[in-house]
Amino acid sequence: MFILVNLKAYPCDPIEVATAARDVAEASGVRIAVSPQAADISRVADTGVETWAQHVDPNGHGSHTGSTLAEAVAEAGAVGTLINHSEKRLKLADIDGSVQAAERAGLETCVCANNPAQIGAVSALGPDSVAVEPPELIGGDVSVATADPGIVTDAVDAAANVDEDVEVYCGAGISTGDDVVTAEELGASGILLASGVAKADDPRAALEDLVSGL
Ligand SMILES: O=C[C@H](O)COP(=O)(O)O
Repeated sequence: MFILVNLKAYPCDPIEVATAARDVAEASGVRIAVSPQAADISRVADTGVETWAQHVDPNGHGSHTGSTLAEAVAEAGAVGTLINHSEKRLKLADIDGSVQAAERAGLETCVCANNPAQIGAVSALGPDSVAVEPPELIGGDVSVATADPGIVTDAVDAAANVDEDVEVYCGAGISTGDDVVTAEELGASGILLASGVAKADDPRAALEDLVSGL
């Protein structure tokens, strides 16, 4: 299982989380990555943890004020990027453009979607992975794997029907090792989570719990 920790814009210490994630990944052998604010990518990557961007725009270099360049986040140390997160929705053409921009920059891609139908659609764009996240469960206390297991299994089927090479992650409300194991049993090969770590009093303990059943 891959555990991708999105720090969103939470007021946590990205270096504290990154250092803990690096240590827990090394001790457990579980792949863990941290996705900080774009401005923090360089110093998070310097900790040695696998580092992802939260978003990249479809455009390349040029007159695009305020854009987040795939090339720039890669240069800063990111090795992957989220695209179309529920809190950073894009038009379909821009999802396609962002996937292509990320691939040109050598970034691994994970495209987020609300439901299995959207998972099928975005899988056709050729990302490395997709993540299904019901918006109503994001930031809550109930794991998607418990509240709506069918959405995970249907997302796995929807992606496989389009491209069997696309990995399927799930997210929303995941915070414990039991949640991770349940998601794995449903067919997910990774977890996308945020508040369970970024808002935890002890992010290191939260990460240790997440990998405890793997
Ligand atoms: O990117 C992470 C997801 O939106 C899940 O967030 P959450 O773990 O706070 O529910």
